[in-house]
Amino acid sequence: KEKVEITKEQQALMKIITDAYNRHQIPQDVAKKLLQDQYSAEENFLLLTEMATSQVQVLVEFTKNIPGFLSLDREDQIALLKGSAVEAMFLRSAQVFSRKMPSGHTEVLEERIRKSGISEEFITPMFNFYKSIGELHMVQEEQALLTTVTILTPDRPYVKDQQAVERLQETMLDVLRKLCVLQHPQEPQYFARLLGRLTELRTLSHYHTEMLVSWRMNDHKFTPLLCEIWDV
Ligand SMILES: O=C(c1ccccc1)c1ccc(-c2nc3ccccc3n2[C@H](C(=O)NC2CCCCC2)C2CCCCC2)cc1
Repeated sequence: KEKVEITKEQQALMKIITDAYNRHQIPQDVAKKLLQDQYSAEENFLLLTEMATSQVQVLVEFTKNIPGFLSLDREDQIALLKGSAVEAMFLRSAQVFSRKMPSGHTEVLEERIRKSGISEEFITPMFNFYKSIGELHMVQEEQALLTTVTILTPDRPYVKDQQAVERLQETMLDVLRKLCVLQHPQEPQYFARLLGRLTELRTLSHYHTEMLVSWRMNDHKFTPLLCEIWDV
């Protein structure tokens, strides 16, 4: 049985990424707002676009802390951000949803999201994803590294130097794999389950345009940044 060991430099890498991930949290907590009041579809959509806009700004700041990211070709940096923004948003939403809350709060939050205005057909796959993330009980280092691995996906549209991105992603995957083995010794297939979530995430994000335009309301307004990122 090979002894899995995280090296000193991998430890340092993980600390940089986890600290950055925790530092760049969304300012005000959307879950708290949702638990306070019931909003109309229009108000909810506005809340979503505000939260998502600030999350994209937070994502850009976070990527600056990924060792090696700023050494990539600048256009490739943009392509990676654009290509991963929706997935990162769903990953963060899943983590918000799976957070430990006082009993009954998760049920209220789920109800508020189900009734928020998002169209029925997307509710099930979205919650299936949220619950599959919740079941993993990821530690914050795993959450930070999973978001980093998602950002560093080489085959995003318009990425020119895919090898350079692949090398960076490999570095992060190696740390994540070791972390999973050390954090979940009873579950040798945990790392594979974690990567399986990224496939589910990509599928969910594939329908993001339909999800947005099908919100049960007319005249969906987006910020300029979201028009860029969400292709709407
Ligand atoms: O339709 C959606 C969509 C959006 C963009 C692209 C494709 C689909 C679409 C629909 C719900 C959620 C979504 N799932 C959530 C899980 C837990 C908590 C909030 C959640 N949200 C929304 C949200 O604010 N998310 C934040 C979370 C922090 C990071 C930025 C995003 C609110 C918005 C107010 C109404 C209720 C849900 C997230 C997304």
